[in-house]
Amino acid sequence: MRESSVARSPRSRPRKARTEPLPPMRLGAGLQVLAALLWLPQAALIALVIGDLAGQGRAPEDFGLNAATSALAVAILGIVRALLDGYAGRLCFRRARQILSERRAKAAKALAARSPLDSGRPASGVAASILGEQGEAIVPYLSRYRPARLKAVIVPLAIVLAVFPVSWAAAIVLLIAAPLIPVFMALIGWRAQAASEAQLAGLGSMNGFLLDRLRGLATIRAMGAVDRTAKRLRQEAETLRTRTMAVLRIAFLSSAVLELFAALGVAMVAVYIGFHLLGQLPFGAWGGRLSLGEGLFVLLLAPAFFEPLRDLSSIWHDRAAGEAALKALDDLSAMDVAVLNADADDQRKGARAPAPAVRLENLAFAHAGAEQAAIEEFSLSIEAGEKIAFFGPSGSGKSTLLALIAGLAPADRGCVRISEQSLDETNAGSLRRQIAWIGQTPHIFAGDLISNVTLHRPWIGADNAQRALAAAGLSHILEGRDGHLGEGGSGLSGGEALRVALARLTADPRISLILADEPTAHLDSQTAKDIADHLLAFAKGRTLIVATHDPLLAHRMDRIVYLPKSAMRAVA
Ligand SMILES: Nc1ncnc2c1ncn2[C@@H]1O[C@H](COP(=O)(O)OP(=O)(O)OP(=O)(O)O)[C@@H](O)[C@H]1O
Repeated sequence: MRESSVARSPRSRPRKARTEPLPPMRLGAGLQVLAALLWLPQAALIALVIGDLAGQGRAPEDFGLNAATSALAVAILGIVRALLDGYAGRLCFRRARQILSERRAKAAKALAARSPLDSGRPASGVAASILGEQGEAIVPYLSRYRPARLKAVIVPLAIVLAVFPVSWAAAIVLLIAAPLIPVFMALIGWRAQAASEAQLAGLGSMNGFLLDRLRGLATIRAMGAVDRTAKRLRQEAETLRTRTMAVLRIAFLSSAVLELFAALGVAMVAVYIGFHLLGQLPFGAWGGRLSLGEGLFVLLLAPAFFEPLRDLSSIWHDRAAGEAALKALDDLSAMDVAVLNADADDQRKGARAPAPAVRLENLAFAHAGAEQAAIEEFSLSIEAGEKIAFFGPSGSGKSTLLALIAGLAPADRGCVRISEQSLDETNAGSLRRQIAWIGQTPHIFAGDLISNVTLHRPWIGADNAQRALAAAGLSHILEGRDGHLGEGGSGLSGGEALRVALARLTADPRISLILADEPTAHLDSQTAKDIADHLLAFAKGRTLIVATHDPLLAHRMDRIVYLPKSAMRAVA
């Protein structure tokens, strides 16, 4: 299964992953709450000192403090608060990045393990967009929104409890103003989430569209469809712009509405305290009158009461984007049809195993969602070292059979035996090390020709790759163009791309079973013959199974197994 390996750029160096365990996010959120609560003693001390200076209320001396020690305590509390807040913010951010990395790794692993037969696999552009920029939305959601939510629950409650013994009227004003904020946040939040999901879907679809069209640029030019494609791209970009503006509009609207309610709440408390101190509103202080210090204490706490709610509202749209991104990553991690034993480590050098015998016993397989089985009760015995052709019309199940032999999907019934070992979830990975796959359109990565052959398999050196390229008749490309290839093999003919795929096989000493899916389709007769010659030369001493429509290629094999279009029955 060499072709599916991704060629890394020779210059790219893997970054060292942070693996040390971090304290849980809850600790960071808890420390942020604690930092916010430190404002309570700070406000009390400030109110006490100012009240004392004005000669009203209790003096700091009543609590064993003087003005200087009170000021010092306020400063120390402020420093501790800033340090705690900074440390907790950093902790939450690092933990959020770690969670994002874990989710990304899980989604990437699930994507890599998804069977090529799974037609539900997301388009590469969509998957890249979710793993890349969309995934980033998780970081502000986890590191800012969640701690802010905890703060918005605990801090206002603590402040009301502190204000209540001083003035029940001020506490009631706060309690009346506070619920308006969550109610509006919920109303706006539902709309924001829908808008954010629509925007993420739009972004993914535009990425998919762009990637697809870039891949088919040559065809688009050849068909004279450049203008139409550009128009369609403009439309997609315009739709995305509208959706992005909708998300931003909601975000700004929510902030403005919530600022308004917070400002009204603070103003109401300030008006009450002011008039109370002037003797106009003499109620609300448990039968007495508030001193200047007590009034100041309540006034200092009023903005702090609304602050966590305002913080929460300003990052409210992070919730929508973050939850949509979490869902998108989770969907990416879901797997319908998986490659058998996909986790197995493939990075080991190994000697070539003897050519294996392959036995298919009562194999049955239906593609997900298909009404008819692609393969039904199919049995076949292939001798070690035999060269065999699956020959039949399009849709008769040739490629599906090859995929089942390679363990790219589990059979519904029956079994595949390679060298008498039944292919299953425990051994498919190690058996696949001796299997090579060659298809009709091998993927060529942008980069140099040598890395396109080695595919960064550590056991294949540059010398091996050079020899394999020479054997495949590609030395002239290696020398002529500096060995550099464009994305998707641009600059190579179809026959040359197949030769690169052949070089990938021949450079790997471990291969003893070759599965070739239509290797000569779309080639002219001379190139098809050359490719068949190379394939057969390499297949000496190995087992070769070819799926083909090409009668010339089929007749060069030791045996032809004809697969009729209708569901297959036992053969051979
Ligand atoms: N990923 C898939 N999801 C659903 N159905 C599929 C999928 N791949 C193939 N099929 C269906 O399974 C049947 C067998 O397909 P398969 O590709 O194995 O045939 P084939 O003989 O290799 O055809 P061709 O020669 O055209 O490549 C066809 O009816 C096809 O439509």
